[in-house]
Amino acid sequence: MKSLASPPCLRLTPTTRHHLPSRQSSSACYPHVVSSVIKSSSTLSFASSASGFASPLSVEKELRLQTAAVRHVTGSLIRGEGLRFAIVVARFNEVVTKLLLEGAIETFNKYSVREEDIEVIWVPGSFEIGVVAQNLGNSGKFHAVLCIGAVIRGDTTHYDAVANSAASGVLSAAINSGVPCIFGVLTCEDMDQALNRSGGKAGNKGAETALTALEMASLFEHHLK
Ligand SMILES: Nc1c(NC[C@H](O)[C@H](O)[C@H](O)CO)[nH]c(=O)[nH]c1=O
Ligand SMILES: CC(=O)[C@@H](O)COP(=O)(O)O
Repeated sequence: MKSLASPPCLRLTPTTRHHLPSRQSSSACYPHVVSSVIKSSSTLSFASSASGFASPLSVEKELRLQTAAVRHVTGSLIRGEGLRFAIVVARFNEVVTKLLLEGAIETFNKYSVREEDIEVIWVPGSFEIGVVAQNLGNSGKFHAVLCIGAVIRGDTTHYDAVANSAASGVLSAAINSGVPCIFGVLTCEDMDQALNRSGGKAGNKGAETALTALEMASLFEHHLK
């Protein structure tokens, strides 16, 4: 699974006033809109972690984003309480998917998601994830659906069919249900690569998936309703 690239740098022009409507406090309505005024020209770049993700917290802290009337809205990682998540996990390559699941649940615990707000649904393989994710999205019970699987290349082209179907299945589920469905399916050349990404040298992609789910759930729940 490739890391997301950071967005390109943006250059802000200096501004001394901000123009939000006066009856609207930017921080009250949009907790992520920081109301400090940038007094000198500065270059914005999104802070990246080793994995390539810029966390919403680091972006907020580093950038103090505010130009004239431009609002910047992101989901929050610190408002996890009350958000409900489904996790669809493929049993195929279970040795890997169990570790990804553990990473996801540990991360939810760290970010104050209650255990009773997490439901885990097992499916045979990654190919089956999409239809179940869409069903869960449509149920109205969850703020986001995490999709966890591990597709590992064999001798034939079967790998491509399963990997591509899993990706498009998860995307369709999100678009059709309107609920964020997060892609936590590893697509690896071999078992070594998969283990490195499920708690080994390259971190735990299940944990990263949980953070993405949290941010997207918060974005929808706190800003886009
Ligand atoms: N080879 C992998 C599979 N294959 C199974 C399919 O996902 C599916 O269950 C089957 O074709 C029946 O529809 N699944 C994985 O998750 N990972 C693989 O490496
Ligand atoms: C990705 C897979 O489904 C894999 O198990 C298939 O292996 P093969 O291509 O050797 O049949």
